[in-house]
Amino acid sequence: MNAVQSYRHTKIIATIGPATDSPEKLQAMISAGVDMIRLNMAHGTVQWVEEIIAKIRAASAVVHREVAVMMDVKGPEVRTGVVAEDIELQIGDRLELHSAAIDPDAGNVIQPGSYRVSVNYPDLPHDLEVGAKVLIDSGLLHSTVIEKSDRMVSVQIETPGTLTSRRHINLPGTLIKLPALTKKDEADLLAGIKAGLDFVALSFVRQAADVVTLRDFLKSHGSEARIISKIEDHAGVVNMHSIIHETDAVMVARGDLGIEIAFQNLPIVQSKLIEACMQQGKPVIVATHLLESMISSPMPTRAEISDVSNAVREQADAIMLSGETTVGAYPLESIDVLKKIIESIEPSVGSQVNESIHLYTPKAKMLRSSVSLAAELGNSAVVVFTRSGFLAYVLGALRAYKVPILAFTDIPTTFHQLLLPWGVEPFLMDFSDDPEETIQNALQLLRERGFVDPESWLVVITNALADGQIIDSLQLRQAGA
Ligand SMILES: Nc1ncnc2c1ncn2[C@@H]1O[C@H](COP(=O)(O)OP(=O)(O)O)[C@@H](O)[C@H]1O
Ligand SMILES: C=C(OP(=O)(O)O)C(=O)O
Repeated sequence: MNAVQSYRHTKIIATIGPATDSPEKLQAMISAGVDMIRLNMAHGTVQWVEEIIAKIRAASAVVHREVAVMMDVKGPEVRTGVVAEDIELQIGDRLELHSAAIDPDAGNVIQPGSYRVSVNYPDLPHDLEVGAKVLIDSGLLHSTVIEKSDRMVSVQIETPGTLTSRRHINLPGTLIKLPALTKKDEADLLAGIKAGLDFVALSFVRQAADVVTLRDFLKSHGSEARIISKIEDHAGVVNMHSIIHETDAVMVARGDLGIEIAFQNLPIVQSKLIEACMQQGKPVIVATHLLESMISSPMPTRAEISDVSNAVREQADAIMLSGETTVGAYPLESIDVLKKIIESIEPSVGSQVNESIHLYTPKAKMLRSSVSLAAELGNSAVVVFTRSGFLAYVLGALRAYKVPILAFTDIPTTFHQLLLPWGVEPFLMDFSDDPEETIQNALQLLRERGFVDPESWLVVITNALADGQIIDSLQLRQAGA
């Protein structure tokens, strides 16, 4: 079987953490087929960023396989403050959430059944109404606002649990006014830009303007990084179309999304986000809890196998591991499980090209013809030359099964950014002024790397010289020996 026939279209993203940040583990993960590595800045520091990106690039050089680097900035997160001792909360207990620091002498216990804790968001009492839901500790502790004053919100506890320090608070249905980028985010980003990140994932994107804020920040610091908008609350879902228009890619961040919206709606929202991204030709990542049980077990549950299969059938561009590869006991096994499921499921998905995508320019419309032609020929691939990456992103969005998109670029950042879209295999190569010489160099590289055999058909999207003028052309060639 040649490379065209055994091609994996769905990309794999792995978050890095203590279980995987050694040079050996990084090399093993990259060799195992991870396409992108995510740095979760909810846990990382500025010093770590520089160190880890250098380690990733060094590991790539050892195993001769490149990966993209995504920095997932922490974003506007609301958290409880420090508690002197764990608080055991019972149903009916009252908890005061103070927007100012708590006097350590006063402590967290007011009287049995009544407690207080600070929160890191000064405007909390203004944004929350009596009757609003407050979920503490990533959705574990449910409560409802019963009273509020200028500097404090009082909630009644509805599910028992232990409150420890610095727990994540979700406010389903409440629009919080925290800025899209915090001071920590900006400091992390500056370190990431310096170290050469390829993508920035922005947490809790609520509106298109949040993406613009990040884009302006990146541009003003000379970064070409692409933006992945994490959709993880109700506002993000409501504004999905305008956010997708503004962003470069989307992440269905199911960890928080599953808390912020009714859990039974999560599969519907996932499908809608994937469909909306495919219409606008933007890559989409399905993230979190894909193989959660593999944090401590070498085998996935049957339900997890179905969940991963569903994301592959829905044609997500990429699927992402979090806890499985940060703290899990089986990071490499988790990657292997994803690969096996992708390889089994992809051939079973219908070979209909994405008809819903809106293509505006004549050149973009030509791309649909190129993948249809390649699909009809069989043992075929599309070869494209791209500098901005745009053409290859559209080709990926067309979702042509068994048609590898072999994308050549002469720009290192574009090369890394082409590792995300579905079905795209990027190559970094110098371009010559003579279009034919560039094509010949590309074919030579494909033959050397075993991506084509002499009989493979290649549909080449390229500049051509016609009567001294450069024109766009679509050419049919055989790979040759
Ligand atoms: N055969 C070729 N040899 C050299 N450069 C090429 C060839 N075909 C296309 N290119 C270059 O690739 C790039 C494609 O750019 P463009 O059509 O704007 O798409 P994109 O926006 O994806 O970069 C252009 O810079 C073009 O000059
Ligand atoms: C990816 C997610 O974000 P984080 O891991 O930052 O909570 C998520 O919520 O699914």
